[in-house]
Amino acid sequence: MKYVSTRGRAPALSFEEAMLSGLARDGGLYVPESVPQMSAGDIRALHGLSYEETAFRVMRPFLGDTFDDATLGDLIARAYAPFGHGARAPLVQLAPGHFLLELFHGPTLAFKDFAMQLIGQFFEEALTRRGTRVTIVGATSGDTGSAAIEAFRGLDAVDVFILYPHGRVSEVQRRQMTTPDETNVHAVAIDGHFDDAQARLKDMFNDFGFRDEVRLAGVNSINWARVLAQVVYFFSAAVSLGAPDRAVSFTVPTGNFGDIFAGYIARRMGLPIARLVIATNQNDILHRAMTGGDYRTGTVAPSISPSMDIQVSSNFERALFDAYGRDGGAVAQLMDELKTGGGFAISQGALQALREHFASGRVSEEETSAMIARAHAQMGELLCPHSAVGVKVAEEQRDPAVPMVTLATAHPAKFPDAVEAATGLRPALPERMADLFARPERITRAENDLSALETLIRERIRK
Ligand SMILES: Cc1ncc(COP(=O)(O)O)c(C=O)c1O
Ligand SMILES: N[C@@H](CCOP(=O)(O)O)C(=O)O
Repeated sequence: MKYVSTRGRAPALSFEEAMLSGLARDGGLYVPESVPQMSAGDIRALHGLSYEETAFRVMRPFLGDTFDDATLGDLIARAYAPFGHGARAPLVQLAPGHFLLELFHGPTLAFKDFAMQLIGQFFEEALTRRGTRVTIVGATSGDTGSAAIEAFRGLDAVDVFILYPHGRVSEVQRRQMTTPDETNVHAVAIDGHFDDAQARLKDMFNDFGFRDEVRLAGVNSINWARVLAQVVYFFSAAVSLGAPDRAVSFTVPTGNFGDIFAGYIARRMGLPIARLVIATNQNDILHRAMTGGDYRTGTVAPSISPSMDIQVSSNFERALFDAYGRDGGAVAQLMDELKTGGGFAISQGALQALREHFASGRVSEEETSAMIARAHAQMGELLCPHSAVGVKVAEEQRDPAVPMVTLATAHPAKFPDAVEAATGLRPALPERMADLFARPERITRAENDLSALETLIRERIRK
């Protein structure tokens, strides 16, 4: 299995090389050369398996010879052992035919733990084998950063720097990043918003001198391994609702497009997904692109679902690559237009191809709050604001004949202010984190400037 760049001008890599590289050297994102298929029989055989066994079967064909079967099984087992729920990703019923996939039982209470805990294991194994070390730099609007710091803290072969927008993450998210005291992890607050952090990260990858000097690696969903790990729970949920003999739809609260792209890969592998619905908050570039065909960035408006306050949605490039018939040159041109002109028009053919897979909806701030309140009062469910965006769009877009699964991407206690404002109830953190507010914080402030950030990283990495 080889991985190719969405911009067509970087060498094809193995899974391990793509995982350790992050962004391709032509600025593109790695995708598998072809998508492995699972037959109806293969999918039916997942019934009754544990989450870990399902993960093994779904991911195995993508990994080539990176890990042998026994090692892969061990790494998966270690990754999910710290989760606070035996099912790992339990489904609960919200209403007839509408289910919530709870993805917040991992160590940092957001769906990011599913991939990050696993790639923490993958990195450690691969780096130990190679006898080398890397510097991971990540950009976060709150959840990726906390999950990455948790997964990589204390590892000898890795230094981690997480760039987050100062003042634009929840206090719980910030403390999850700033309270670990291991010296290999650094939370760096920069001015601006998430898109600035992600832009600086991509600038670092495109500065080959720096990239090679510090052996830069990435754990945002630009890293294919992140996306792959997230494919698994689409299978586990659909199978528990009757796949392959019954089709299922999914609504995914969306920002950087990684999670819903994982659903798209599941569909391409053969999982019968009827609709994949993109749910955005007021930062609705994806909804505007899907409805009007114009992918154009605007100003990021801070919202009560801050993890989705994103206007440059990284993984959309992967979807465009397929929609443009895997023409890397066409994608490179669109990305140039995005960089120089702030957007591009999607061709009619590509838009039609995208609409074959994705529908979309947008939720305002008022609607998000009202949804949190109604879910609590009428469904007995305390939703985080991101999950509420998903549930609201799912209700609007549901076909009553097809079960709908909405992804609950974070625990309500990560966003207690928004939840309390909507319901009057302040959700408590799980027992294991009860002292989060008493732990000392370690915050680094830095300019939103490439050279300043590179200097800071050079000074702090362990030699
Ligand atoms: C809680 C939460 N929900 C939804 C999202 C959106 O996921 P994605 O960026 O994969 O679209 C994020 C972060 O991206 C998040 O942290
Ligand atoms: N919402 C994310 C933004 C980064 O997304 P990623 O999936 O590309 O890592 C966050 O919480 O940081």
